[in-house]
Amino acid sequence: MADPVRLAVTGAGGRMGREVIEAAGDREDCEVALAVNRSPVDPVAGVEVADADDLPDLLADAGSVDSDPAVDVLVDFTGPDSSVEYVAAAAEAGVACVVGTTGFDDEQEAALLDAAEAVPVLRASNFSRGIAALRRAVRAAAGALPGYDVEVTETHHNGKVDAPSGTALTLLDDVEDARPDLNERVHGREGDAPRTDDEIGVHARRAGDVAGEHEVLMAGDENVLELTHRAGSRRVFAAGALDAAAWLAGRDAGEYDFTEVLE
Ligand SMILES: NC(=O)C1=CN([C@@H]2O[C@H](COP(=O)(O)OP(=O)(O)OC[C@H]3O[C@@H](n4cnc5c(N)ncnc54)[C@H](OP(=O)(O)O)[C@@H]3O)[C@@H](O)[C@H]2O)C=CC1
Ligand SMILES: O=C(O)C1=N[C@H](C(=O)O)C[C@H](O)C1
Repeated sequence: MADPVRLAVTGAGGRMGREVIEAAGDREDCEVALAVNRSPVDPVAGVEVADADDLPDLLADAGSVDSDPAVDVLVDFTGPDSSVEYVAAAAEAGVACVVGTTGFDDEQEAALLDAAEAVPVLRASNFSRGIAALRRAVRAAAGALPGYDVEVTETHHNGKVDAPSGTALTLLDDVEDARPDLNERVHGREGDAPRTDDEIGVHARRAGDVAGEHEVLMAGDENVLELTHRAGSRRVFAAGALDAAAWLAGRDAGEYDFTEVLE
């Protein structure tokens, strides 16, 4: 068995950061060498959590092969601003990055691309294998159903910040690839709002502790197709992110996609 991939987990006190640290503890192909959080938190699954402000210094030390603990891959589930900052620090230290954070604007996306010139960066709006399968199904179905109306609906827990979800945006891109005529995204409807032929409706629901649900509805005359994915818990995302980290370690600088991990 190869040595475990050594991880730096950012947002260690967040919902996903905690899940990643707990999941890593159950695996042999990776281990958490460093965990940081913006606000102070107690150890997570036995792992001490450092101040995120110290990340650049900690990575600068950890990126060196001689140092202890050394870090191979940073795993980030935080927010767009912090994610860009942390990935830049990782790029500076020569540490690969797995990024699950969503909600980036164009400038932030460009900053992540810059980092990928220095180190391998793998991003995914959703690390579940089910969503990877849903994406393939959506592209095939949208291409096979010309003229059908398409609506995308996502449901998440009441703590989610960004809307629509990163996964919904990815699914919208998939629909548009297969149906370039659907190029007008309409977010919810109110008042007099009849559909036009180029619309894709987008709906974001926030309620309770739903881990993540995505539905793509395609409707023609007397004919409706609904493709739905439901995440039962965040464990599925953590497992996918750790698969990605194990796959990414040691690769050349550049941008990578979760679908490559699954091939
Ligand atoms: N790709 C995927 O498969 C998945 C992606 N996600 C994405 O991951 C991200 C995090 O989700 P989740 O764990 O639920 O969120 P939480 O709110 O539970 O946790 C967010 C974490 O990020 C930190 N953070 C947020 N903003 C900043 C900031 N500006 N500076 C420093 N630290 C910050 C928080 O620190 P503090 O404790 O100090 O507030 C906290 O540790 C979201 O973008 C979400 O969409 C979520 C699930 C799956
Ligand atoms: O914030 C979440 O929880 C999730 N975010 C991701 C997204 O924005 O698509 C993935 C997943 O649905 C959970």
